[in-house]
Amino acid sequence: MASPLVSVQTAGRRVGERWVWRGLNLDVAPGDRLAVRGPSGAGKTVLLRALAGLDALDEGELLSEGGPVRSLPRHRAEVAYAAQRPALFDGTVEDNLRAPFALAVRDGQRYDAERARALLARLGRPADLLGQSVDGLSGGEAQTVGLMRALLTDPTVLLLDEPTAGLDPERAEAVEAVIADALRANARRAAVWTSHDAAQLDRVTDRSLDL
Ligand SMILES: Nc1ncnc2c1ncn2[C@@H]1O[C@H](COP(=O)(O)OP(=O)(O)OP(=O)(O)O)[C@@H](O)[C@H]1O
Repeated sequence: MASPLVSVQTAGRRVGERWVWRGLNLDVAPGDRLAVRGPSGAGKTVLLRALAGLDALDEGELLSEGGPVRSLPRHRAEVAYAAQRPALFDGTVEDNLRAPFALAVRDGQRYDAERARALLARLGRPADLLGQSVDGLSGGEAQTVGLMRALLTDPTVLLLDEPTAGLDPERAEAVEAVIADALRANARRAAVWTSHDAAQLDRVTDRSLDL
């Protein structure tokens, strides 16, 4: 069997004295479509951030391709976290989309402006958004930029934190379609979703982890 792309073993994350979750085992396999379900505060975001290597586990191990993570920058380049409220740095939208390609781990990958424009259009946003400062973005626009930033880097694992929350139905449908395309483009690519829309999770995933 192929190695899981990313795993946690006997993993725990603590906030202060309280364990958010503990003793957690999860393998994300090539081609996986996984829903992470649980009530608000169950630790879904905390888990996605841990899988992306953005926050360290307090207990247990994060694995990449079945082995220890040797390089966090490399791991993060393969396992992309698309946040509901992404951290964007001062500058334009395009500056933010371009930034990941400046990292040494992405040597050989180039920012594709045409692809960014096409993606933006598919997501129902005007082309001039690229030149706008991130300062004035609405929550939904910022979320779109975060998703685009993740998709344009062609990660192996897409961690999608409520990717359509707060979007109108038309844009939400466009987001689902764009993600479906990204998964079709690479059979190994896996997606891990959180959503408060149970019908959406039923539609786009085929197995669940309950927190
Ligand atoms: N940086 C932090 N500082 C303090 N507490 C935190 C931090 N990050 C997460 N928590 C706490 O950890 C718990 C899990 O949070 P998390 O955001 O992962 O939940 P969630 O399942 O994604 O919830 P929701 O469905 O509301 O988005 C919550 O009790 C939250 O308050």
